[in-house]
Amino acid sequence: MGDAAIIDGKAFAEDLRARIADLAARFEETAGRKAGLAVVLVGEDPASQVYVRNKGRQTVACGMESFEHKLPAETSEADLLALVERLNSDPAVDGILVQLPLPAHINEQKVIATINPDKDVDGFHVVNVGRLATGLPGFVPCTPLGCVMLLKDRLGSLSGLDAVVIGRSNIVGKPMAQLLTAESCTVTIAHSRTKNLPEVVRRADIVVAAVGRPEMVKGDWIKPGATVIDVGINRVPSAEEGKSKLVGDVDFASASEVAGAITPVPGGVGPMTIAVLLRNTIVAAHRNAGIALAEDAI
Ligand SMILES: NC(=O)C1=CN([C@@H]2O[C@H](COP(=O)(O)OP(=O)(O)OC[C@H]3O[C@@H](n4cnc5c(N)ncnc54)[C@H](OP(=O)(O)O)[C@@H]3O)[C@@H](O)[C@H]2O)C=CC1
Ligand SMILES: Nc1nc(=O)c2c([nH]1)NC[C@@H]1CN(c3ccc(C(=O)N[C@@H](CCC(=O)O)C(=O)O)cc3)C=[N+]21
Repeated sequence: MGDAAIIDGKAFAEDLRARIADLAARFEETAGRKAGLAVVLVGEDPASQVYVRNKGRQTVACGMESFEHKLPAETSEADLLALVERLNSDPAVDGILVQLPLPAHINEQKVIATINPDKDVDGFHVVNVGRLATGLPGFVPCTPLGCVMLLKDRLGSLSGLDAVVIGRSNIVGKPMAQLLTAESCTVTIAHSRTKNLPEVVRRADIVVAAVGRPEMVKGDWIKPGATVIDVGINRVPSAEEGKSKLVGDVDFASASEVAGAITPVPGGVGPMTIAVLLRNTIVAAHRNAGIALAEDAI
């Protein structure tokens, strides 16, 4: 068959960015300044450098200001915390993102805890985690929010659907499960200790794979017609000598034979993550400047 609909995250993200650009232009008129996003990168990891460059470019393309801080890998924790404090009190900075993972000598939790929760556009601060868990307004992690946007666009209401989230990390799996619960799905969280994972996944109307294992989820794990969201970004050697390619956590070839709809890698969840980051930033700018923004504006 091979007839699953391909969920075009890249196109959806482009559309979202156009709406963000409108809001950003209106914000600038009202506030007399641009909305601003600060991105902090510690170290020279090439993949992280690509993401940070893409984020900066798209921030500017949406009419917002981008402040990039690239620090050497040997930067001390104290120096990084001092930079975060400086960004917290800088009125031109509405959102702060510290690219993870950080070098091993830096305590990530301590860094995240230092970010002002009202500038925490990643939604990683415990205050925002608590707000999400409690159903209060706050910042929601970009990747899971992007996944829910794609799901609602595809399925309309998610109410009553069986969802299986594979992965329980703080940045993807856990917030994903929270959001799906808030959408009234019946949610199962699977992880490395889950027994009979293929059987568990086969019950799902919605499968979200956030594992970090290339092409682990096979087509015969998927209930026919299910919607499959592949969060995985794995760089693997390609057939061409000396080259590499990106694959997801789902075996796209076999899963797209069975699923009703599926996100590709690349071009699925990844572009949504960056678009939602910009969305969170323009929301932060309005809140920080005391300018009203309708709940459903974006
Ligand atoms: N598209 C995007 O924008 C983004 C993509 N990613 C990608 O998403 C993937 C997941 O990221 P992240 O959540 O940070 O990863 P983590 O490594 O933090 O978490 C992986 C999760 O998968 C579980 N797991 C590992 N092996 C298995 C297995 N064999 N069977 C079932 N569960 C397993 C782990 O279980 P346990 O807890 O038991 O160890 C853990 O909960 C990665 O490929 C990452 O690159 C991440 C962020 C953004
Ligand atoms: N504080 C913090 N916040 C993050 O949101 C964060 C982070 N740290 N650390 C790393 C992960 C990973 N991540 C991605 C963002 C975009 C793509 C993306 O745009 N991917 C493209 C492909 C890009 C390529 O070709 O390499 C796609 O899937 O089409 C992927 C992954 C955000 N992360």
